[in-house]
Amino acid sequence: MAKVGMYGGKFLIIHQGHVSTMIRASTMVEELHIILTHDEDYEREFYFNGTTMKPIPYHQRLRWWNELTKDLPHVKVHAVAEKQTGEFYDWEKGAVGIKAAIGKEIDVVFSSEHAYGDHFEKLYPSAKHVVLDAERRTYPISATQIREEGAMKHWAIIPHVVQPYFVRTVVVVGTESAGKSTLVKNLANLYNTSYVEEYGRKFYDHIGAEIAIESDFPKIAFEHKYHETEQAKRANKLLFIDTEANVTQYFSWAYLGYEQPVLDQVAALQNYDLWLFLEPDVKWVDDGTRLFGEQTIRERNNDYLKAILDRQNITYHSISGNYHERLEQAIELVDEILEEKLYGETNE
Ligand SMILES: NC(=O)c1ccc[n+]([C@@H]2O[C@H](COP(=O)([O-])OP(=O)(O)OC[C@H]3O[C@@H](n4cnc5c(N)ncnc54)[C@H](O)[C@@H]3O)[C@@H](O)[C@H]2O)c1
Repeated sequence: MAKVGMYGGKFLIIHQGHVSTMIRASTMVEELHIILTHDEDYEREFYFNGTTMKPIPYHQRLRWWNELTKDLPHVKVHAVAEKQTGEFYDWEKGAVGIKAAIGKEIDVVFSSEHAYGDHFEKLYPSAKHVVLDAERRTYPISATQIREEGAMKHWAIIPHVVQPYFVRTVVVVGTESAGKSTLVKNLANLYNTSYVEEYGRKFYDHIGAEIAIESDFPKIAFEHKYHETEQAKRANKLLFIDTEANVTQYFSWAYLGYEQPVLDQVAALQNYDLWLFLEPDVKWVDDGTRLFGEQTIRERNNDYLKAILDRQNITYHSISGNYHERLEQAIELVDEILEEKLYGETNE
């Protein structure tokens, strides 16, 4: 078996074609070095310009390769900076950094392009060029196509560790008994994906307490974030989320009579793709835990929550009417997100 193999690329974005080549190559050498070459200015101009996708930082790509190879200890991942000066890639310059990163003789260079043979013969004269799946039979896709057409259209060939980065998040907010949890579950089932329940409710059910104390609210906000991360891993393009840190802030005010700066700090880290604000114009349902059933109080609370969102410069879509009308309004907005019309592809 050959000793040292190299498999290089920009991996903008990593797709299953790259993963299958990496796995095949990893069975053919004693150690495989994945080289991620990067020049973010060049990539912005020549790879992302004119696409709906935002540039992907190289440390994010490196992290994906780390996750994808975590059970393959003989596969090493390196990032190699390659400052480009013109439109065309300088192979010679690139090879200097690659050889330095690997630090030993390279026996095999893997790619899926016969066309790279001439470069590799010149730059790595003692190495063999092994071309894997040149016809791209396993995954007939290119990263260029994904950048141009968007990740949503090619979801099935986006590796599972990469998918959460592209998941579109839809958060549903509102005061008590505005229909949040029903809408969130309906939307998740309708779009065949995962959702995050309001954690505050579970928190109080779990401890069996009715009295709220100050420290409950940061705990609720933190735990809610954990569930968002976990459910994003299971999401099919979309993740529906019931409440977030501003609603927790509102509940702190409603139950304790004051807000907590830590909840604003959590809220400042949030970056949802779509905010649906449910107006309190459906019947108030007393589920045994709710306190604010009188309509004037519901409206006062509603104004307070909106003021919190305005203060945070959040653009939300107001959803009102009966349950059918609410669902249809939500679907229309979610479809725009899926079609990447509303905000385009936005990432962290
Ligand atoms: N200078 C060097 O010596 C050297 C050597 C190797 C790689 N590189 C870097 O890699 C780049 C060349 O690779 P690229 O631009 O094609 O990178 P890329 O990130 O688009 O692709 C990386 C590799 O995956 C293969 N691939 C793409 N789609 C595939 C699919 N559907 N199925 C199977 N395999 C697939 C590509 O052919 C390539 O071999 C260079 O621009 C450079 O950044 C440099």
